[in-house]
Order: sequence, then structure tokens, then C-alpha cells
Amino acid sequence: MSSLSASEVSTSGDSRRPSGTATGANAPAQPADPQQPDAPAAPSAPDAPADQTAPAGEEAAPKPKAKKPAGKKPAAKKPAATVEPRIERKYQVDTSVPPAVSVQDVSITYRTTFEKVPTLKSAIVRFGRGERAVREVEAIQNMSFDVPVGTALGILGANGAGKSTLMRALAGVLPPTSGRIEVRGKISSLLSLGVGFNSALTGRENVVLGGLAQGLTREQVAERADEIADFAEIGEFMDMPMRTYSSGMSQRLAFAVSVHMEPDILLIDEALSAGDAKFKNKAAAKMDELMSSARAMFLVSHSLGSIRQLCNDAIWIHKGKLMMRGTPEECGAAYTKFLEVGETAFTLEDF
Ligand SMILES: Nc1ncnc2c1ncn2[C@@H]1O[C@H](COP(=O)(O)OP(=O)(O)OP(=O)(O)O)[C@@H](O)[C@H]1O
Repeated sequence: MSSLSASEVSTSGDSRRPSGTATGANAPAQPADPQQPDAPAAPSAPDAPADQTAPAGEEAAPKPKAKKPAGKKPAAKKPAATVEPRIERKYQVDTSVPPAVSVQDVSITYRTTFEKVPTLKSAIVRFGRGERAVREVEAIQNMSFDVPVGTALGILGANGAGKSTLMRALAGVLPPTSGRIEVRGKISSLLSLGVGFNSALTGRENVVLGGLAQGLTREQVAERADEIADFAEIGEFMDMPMRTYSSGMSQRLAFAVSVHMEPDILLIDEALSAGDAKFKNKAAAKMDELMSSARAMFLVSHSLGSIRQLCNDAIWIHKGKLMMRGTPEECGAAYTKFLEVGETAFTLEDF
């Protein structure tokens, strides 16, 4: 299945622009994305049975050694489960139906005006008046890809690559400057929920707000509030103002709300970065469970392990461009190699 179509789409842009979404400057036409391999929905790598990792011979009966002092018998070592267990995935890619999400030649340009710091000379010439300058950042450049139903898509990329911008566009928080995003289903996103959170309100009050923002009725939200509180495991903080929360507590609550909204499409942007190991495992299991009913999931993470564990498909983006589409393992390997040898430091001129 070929899920990328950037080369087929005209970059001239305006005709594709969704109504009411034009902001900032038009992104200039870009050459086709450098690499766009087809992205077959990769089957997950087979689980590695834990006992394969046990060192050979450790399980065998200990040989009697003449020189060993009698008495204490060394305890037989248990085979260590050193390989991170993969969760059995319940989801299946279905390409017989229209994709859950279709990103069509999308460009997003931020336009920022700022006051140039005057040099001594220019300050004298202008009598102290500052000079206004405009900076445009093409955070996403002519990006196209489809996300079939049943896909858990990992999004990899260095700082400033455009991951959050893409997620904000998918969530509908940030309209594309040009191009089009089609979403088939109800999106639940920590981003949109995060926007709805009010730090002066308690967690419980924010749960109600988040639920309402997702289109649930007050009664429906009230029904789920206890379930959400139980999942977040933040105890009495549930009834404290959210400004008193640690970032991990806020993330736990945001995650709990979003996964309890029965989303068709779940967007998770580094949601678990502040979570502790126990919560991360619980969240991973929940995401996997959700995928049995959801249509698609997007996961942005700097942790290749999380992406490998949870996703069956991946993209790698860099400086706003789609570099690669492939299995989490393929994209992870290419991205890791790039980090080792590539130029990841960024300057304003890069954009
Ligand atoms: N509100 C904004 N105004 C202007 N430029 C922005 C804005 N938000 C992001 N950018 C710029 O857009 C580019 C992409 O940023 P984005 O936050 O999407 O990257 P990212 O891949 O999520 O990075 P990170 O991994 O560091 O979170 C960066 O160059 C950033 O400076």
C-alpha cells in the first residue's frame, strides 16, 4: 500500500487550502520530500520469549565441584527477563476502508513579528526607534501521508522537527497554512485537553471541562469522573487546584481524561515523559487496549522504546519535512543513525 502522495499533489496550494484556515504566509513550493518509501503496515516483530534471554547453561543442575566449600548451596539463578516485553497487539491495519487520517500536502508557517535589537549605530541613526522584523518558520513543509485504520503511528524527530506542530494541526488546534487534513472519527488529544485545563480549578473540575470539550454531556462526564480519578491515581490531589500539581500529576490526569473519552483517534504528544515507570506501563497497556476499539493512534515520543513497543507504523520528520515512513524499527534505526552523524543543531536560517 502506498500511503504517501506528496509527489502527486500540486504544491501551488491555494486551491487545496481549507476554508478559513489561511494564516501567515504561503509556504513556498518545496521539492518533493526526500524519501518517501511506501509504508506497509508493519507486522509487529514477534515477541521475544523471556526465557530465550537466559544465559545458556544457567538452568542446568549445578555440577558438583570438589573445591567448593560444602554447606551453602548457591541458589540457582532465575532466568532474567531482560528483554522488554512487547504487548500483544490487538489491532489490525485495515486498508479496505478509507484512511482514518489523510494529510494532503500540508504546510504550516508560523509568522512572528519582533523588535530587532538595535546596534549602537542603528540606534543613533534611528534615534532609538526599534526596527520591526518578521520571521517566518516553515514548521511543516508540503507533508503528505495517509494513516489507515488500525495504525498506531509513531512520530520521531529531533527538537524543532515539527512534531508538536503536526499534532496540533491534526487536533484541529492549528489550521494548516496550505493543504488539507481529513480526519475520519472523533479525536481525543492531550493537546486539546491541555488547552482546556485551567490551573485555578481542581482536577475534578477540569475533568468535567475536558469531558465537555470532547462533546460529552455533563451527566456522561460525571459518570466517568471517578473512573478517571482511579486511573490517574492522584488521590486527594483530585480535589486540589491543578496549579499545585507536579507536571507528572497533570500529565496523568490529562492522559486519564483523554483515554476515557472513547476516542476514535488518539493523539499523544510526549504524554508520558513525566510519568513514572509504573504509570508508563499502565498507560501503555491502556493505549493498547484502546487500539482494539479506536481507529488510529499517533504517538510523539523521544523514546524509541515506547514507539517500538506501542506502534506498528512510524514517520520520521526533520525540519518540517517528512524524511521517512516505515516500521518503527526502520525509522528508529534511520533516525538514530542520523542523530549520530547528521546535523541536528538548528539556526534561524534553516527555516
Ligand atoms: N508559536 C510559534 N511561533 C513561532 N514559531 C514556532 C511556534 N511554535 C513552534 N515554532 C517553531 O516551529 C518549529 C517546529 O516546532 P515544534 O514545536 O513543532 O517542534 P517539535 O518537533 O515538537 O520539537 P520538540 O521535540 O523540541 O518539542 C521550530 O522551529 C519552532 O521554533
